[in-house]
Amino acid sequence: MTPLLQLHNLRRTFGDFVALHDVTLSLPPGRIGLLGPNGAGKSTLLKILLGLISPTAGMGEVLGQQLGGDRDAANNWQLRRLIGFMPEAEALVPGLTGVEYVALAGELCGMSRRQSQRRAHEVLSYLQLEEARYRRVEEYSAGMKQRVKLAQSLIHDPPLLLLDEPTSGLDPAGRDVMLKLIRELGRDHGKSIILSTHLLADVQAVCERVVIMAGGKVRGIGTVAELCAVREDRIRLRIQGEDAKFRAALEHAGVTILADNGHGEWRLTVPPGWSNLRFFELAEPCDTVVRAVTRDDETLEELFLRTVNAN
Ligand SMILES: Nc1ncnc2c1ncn2[C@@H]1O[C@H](COP(=O)(O)OP(=O)(O)OP(=O)(O)O)[C@@H](O)[C@H]1O
Repeated sequence: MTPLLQLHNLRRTFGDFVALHDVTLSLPPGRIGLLGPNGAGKSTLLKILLGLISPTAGMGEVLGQQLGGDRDAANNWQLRRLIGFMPEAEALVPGLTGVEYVALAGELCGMSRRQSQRRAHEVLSYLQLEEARYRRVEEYSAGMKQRVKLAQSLIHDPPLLLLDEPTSGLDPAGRDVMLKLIRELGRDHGKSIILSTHLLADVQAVCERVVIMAGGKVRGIGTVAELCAVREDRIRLRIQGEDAKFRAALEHAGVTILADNGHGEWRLTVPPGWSNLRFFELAEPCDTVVRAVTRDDETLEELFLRTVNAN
């Protein structure tokens, strides 16, 4: 299978400022979250993937197509045929109806007028804008504006979508609709998706993999589940009965109690080589009953903060 993305020591500077520090990564097709705080380098990376700016050094490919060179070079036109881009900025053309706006995007990609018109009706219906397609885009609600921007990115049926903060400015209901549409585009229509955002919940709702960036560097990469489960020393314990003696026994055995909700639920860190049977052995003489022992996976949010604050 052709990898979705392969980057090798990709660097981008603006004057003396290094916006991307020798980024090396390889990703298979799928739904990928590109997560990072403001200034992490996400937009710079997206612009390089779209062939709008070139890397200062290093090499890369998107779906087998080489990155780099002048923005009008043949490889960069080819890249933009493979990619649908939904920018964060409003980027609408006032005065055009939804269908005119989306069809225009098709013509700009080199589709014939007839073909782009037909396809514009198709994608607008798919994105629940059938009723609104003859209304002018400036009259659309925030949710409709985001969906018409998504529609224009789909007009040429590209295998890869780059979505820059697609839920920006949406209320909770609008956000849910957008995230569901994106998830379906990936799962049911085989699109690969790179979702650039600072919202962890959006990544968790849509993506299979996540790349965490901060300060122009990749700080973490893996499946959402893998990255959230790296802390195998973290345990959640549910207990009943006497707890002071049990707490002392655990601490004596090298366990650290991180949180206690006051209702018999504790979050712990255990020492290396720990066996969960020890909980039961230590509980018995303390008149404590251990009701449940589960692994306490890190949330994406905890992982993100730990990764971004490292170094
Ligand atoms: N054209 C430019 N000239 C100078 N500096 C730039 C330019 N483009 C980006 N930068 C700098 O590069 C760094 C990374 O910016 P980038 O826009 O890629 O970050 P980001 O992760 O997309 O952040 P945000 O979520 O705020 O959009 C920032 O410090 C930014 O100021």
